[in-house]
Order: sequence, then C-alpha cells, then structure tokens
Amino acid sequence: MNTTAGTPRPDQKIAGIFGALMNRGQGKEGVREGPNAIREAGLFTQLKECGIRALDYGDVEIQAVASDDEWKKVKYCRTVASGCKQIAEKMELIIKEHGIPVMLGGDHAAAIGSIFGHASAQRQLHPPTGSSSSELHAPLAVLWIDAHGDINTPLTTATGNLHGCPVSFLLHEMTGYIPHDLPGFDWIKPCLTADRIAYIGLRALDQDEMYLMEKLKIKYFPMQLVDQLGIQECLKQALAAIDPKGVLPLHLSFDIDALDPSDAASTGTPVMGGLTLREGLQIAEFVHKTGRLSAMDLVEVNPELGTPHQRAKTTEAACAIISGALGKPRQGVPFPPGFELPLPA
Ligand SMILES: NC(=[NH2+])NCCC[C@H](N)C(=O)O
Ligand SMILES: [Mn+2]
Ligand SMILES: [Mn+2]
Repeated sequence: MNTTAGTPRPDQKIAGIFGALMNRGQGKEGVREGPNAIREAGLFTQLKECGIRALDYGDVEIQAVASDDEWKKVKYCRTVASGCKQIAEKMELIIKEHGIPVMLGGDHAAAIGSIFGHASAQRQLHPPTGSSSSELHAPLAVLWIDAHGDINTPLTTATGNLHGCPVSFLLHEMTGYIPHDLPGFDWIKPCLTADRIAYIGLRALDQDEMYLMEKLKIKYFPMQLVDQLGIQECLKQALAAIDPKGVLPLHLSFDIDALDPSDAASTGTPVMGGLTLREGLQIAEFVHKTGRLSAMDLVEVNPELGTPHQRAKTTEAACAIISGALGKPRQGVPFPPGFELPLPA
C-alpha cells in the first residue's frame, strides 16, 4: 500500500457509521446481519484508503417487545416503534458530535427513526424562526432511492410489513392517515412536508401508494423516467424540487433493492428492471458533490438471501455506494495536497 493511503482530509466531517439491526419491519430475519456483512466486505478499509474519516458507532439492537400482537394487519408495531426511537437517539448523538450518520440496515422501517432523529437534530441546530413554514418542517430534504414507495399506511398496507410504510409516518400531509391508537408510535411526529422528499428508482408502487404520490404531488422518478431522461437529469430535477435554493442538509435514504437484482440480489423484496450499479454510484456522487450530505441510510441488505456470489456483489455494491456518497472518487485513491511522487536518488 502506498503512503498516501489513509491520509485524512481535514476538511471533511467524520462519518459516524452504525448498524440498525432492524428485522421486524418485514418477515426475513437475516436482514439484521446486513450491517456486519457490509463491515466485513471492507467498508472501513475502503474509506480509510481514500482518506475519508469514519468511526464505528456500533449497533442499535432491536429489543423484542413482549406480547407484540398484530394491530389490525400491522406486524410488530411495538418492537419496530421502540427500535426506531433508539435509532433516532443514535442519529441525534452522531450529529451532535459533528458527524455524518450512516445507518446500515436492517430493513427500511428503521428510516422512521433515522429521518426523525436527523430532523430533530437539525431543528435543534436551526431552531424555527416562528414563520408557519419553518414551524412545519425541520430544515432538511430527503432523497429516497428505492424500487418501492414505502408510503403505505398502517391501515392500507397489504402485507402488514412496516418497512413498506416509513414515509407515511414522516409527512405532515399524512397525519390523518396514521391511527392514533397504533401501539408504540406515540412519540413520532411528522417532520417533513411532501415537497421535501423525492424518489428515484420506483417500479413497484402499490395502488394506494400511487394515489398518495399523485395526491401529495410528490416528485418521483420511476425507472421509465430514469431511462428517458438519464440519471443525471433526474437527480438535477429531484434536488431542484426538494431544495430549490440549494441550501438544505440532505438525507439520502438508499434501499439496496433500488439496484437491479443483477447487481444486488441479496435483498428481501427484489424487483427486476432496476438501476445499474453505475447509476447508483452516480446518485451517491451527485449527492456528495452538493457538499450537503448530512445523513444517509443504506438498508435492506440481507446476506442470508441468494448465492455466496450474489451476497458478495450486494455487499460490495453497498460499500461502493456509501463510499461514493462520502466522497470516494471512482477512479481510485486520491493523493493529498502537496504530494509528490519520489524520484529515485
Ligand atoms: N423497504 C422495502 N423493501 N419495502 C418493500 C415494500 C413492499 C410493499 N409495498 C409493502 O408495503 O409491503
Ligand atoms: Mn425497496
Ligand atoms: Mn425501501
């Protein structure tokens, strides 16, 4: 290894990486092994090689709440709710310590906690000015990369899986759709308006989700638009919609199933016809380039699914996307300012 590798770049915030061992937002247990599989695939080494500083904040264990019976159709709502609360606290801690939290999932229900925690921290850093719009939403915008909309409500979900519902808990416009007596979730308050979230990669919206997207005028770029416009144009338009002035801290919530199963098969709800890894990397790099990445999720890696080869590809893709979002240049290892290659004496 050459001596420039690992030279920390002082201009950069430290990434605070933690595992959210959430596996009750859907039925496949192995997704709680996602964070360790991503670590084992070499995430920290890769970051270090590029001079990107990162700290491992350990894991948030999800404690099973006793007698967590289904509420109507919804499965494990008390367990998911209490896990998300801990995740929110972890996010706040990392942001208070001036880091960029990177949540490794776990299933996407964990994003209820990560985005709520991110929003609370931003609110504390930038208290509302008293205007009605600043009261309404915390200063942040969310880019949601996914095959799915994850905007089902506890009443409309067909599967009862909360990983298909996180966005409905976060939007002010959805308040009326969240039942008051849903056990465990009394702590969660919406923290975003629908104009602050955009989606890329969609190809499996449920009927009610499609209705909500249209009704709330959410900006979304399904796969056919990615094909028609190209990923760069989708990114430009998505960010212009959620952050027209280009000033907001950004939360990148990346579900690995946004990628095509040929690049990321080890995930619980794969859908054909997805983003290429290269499009995924362009998303990560685009967000990095704004200089406003403030937190990210990389969720739904389930190393117990697929062949060993598919598992290796999926975890490698996850590492590459995280590294890209944190500033790894795709061409290789960067050299620090002032570096000169020694000549032979
Ligand atoms: N985060 C995910 N992979 N979500 C998949 C959701 C699938 C389906 N729409 C559901 O609500 O159950
Ligand atoms: Mn998904
Ligand atoms: Mn998702």
